[in-house]
Amino acid sequence: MSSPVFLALDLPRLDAAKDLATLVKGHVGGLKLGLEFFCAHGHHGVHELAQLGLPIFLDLKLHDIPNTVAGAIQAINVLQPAIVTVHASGGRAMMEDAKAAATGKTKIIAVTMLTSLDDTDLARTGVAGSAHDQVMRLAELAQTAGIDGIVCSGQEVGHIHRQWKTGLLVVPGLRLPSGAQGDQKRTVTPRQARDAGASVLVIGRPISRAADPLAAARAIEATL
Ligand SMILES: O=C(O)c1cc(=O)[nH]c(=O)n1[C@@H]1O[C@H](COP(=O)(O)O)[C@@H](O)[C@H]1O
Repeated sequence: MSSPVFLALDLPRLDAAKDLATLVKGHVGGLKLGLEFFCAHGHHGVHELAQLGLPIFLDLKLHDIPNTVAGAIQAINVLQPAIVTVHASGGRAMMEDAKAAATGKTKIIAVTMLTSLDDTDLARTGVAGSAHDQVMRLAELAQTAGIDGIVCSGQEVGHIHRQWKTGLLVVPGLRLPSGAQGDQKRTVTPRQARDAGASVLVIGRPISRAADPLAAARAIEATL
């Protein structure tokens, strides 16, 4: 079975991203290309990384009116990514239209509440209640919209897994106990997320910023 780990390539340089992916490709199951990568390297960059033969997760976190998001999905269909993200807070119609616009095997998943936010941050955006409740509300909305899954933290994934068995449950914000938190607030270890039912584990800096990225990827793999 292939690894549930998708390596987040949040690196500004294409050659550095390719080198890192080539180095650790035997220890991860896919590559996640996000806003930093796509804004810098666009379709060309995706083609380059796709040559390594791993599934591509295009993390664009689209959030706009339904017509615009559907148009963006149509524009990237040619890349045939395995996964594309939209924001669940864009609403049900937006998620429905994103799903309808995707072709082939591309799965559309919705980011619920970013793992860099906690209850206090949520209150500052004007939303009452806990992060947990907000994630549950948005996960239910995503499920109702008929999309393929959601992104949430490892603190909520167990609860969602019990309610949405077939959903693709993507968990970022993963840290080993000894690792730096950085800007992430709702964190768990990769093993905790997997045990709670995560389908995909997104891991970036614990590998990309490690002194020895290959050793870090192997060490994370050994915990799973
Ligand atoms: O959609 C995502 O992948 C995502 C959602 C979220 O809530 N939190 C989050 O960190 N991510 C992404 O997951 C990756 C986490 O990176 P590290 O914190 O370096 O492991 C980054 O590429 C983020 O863009």
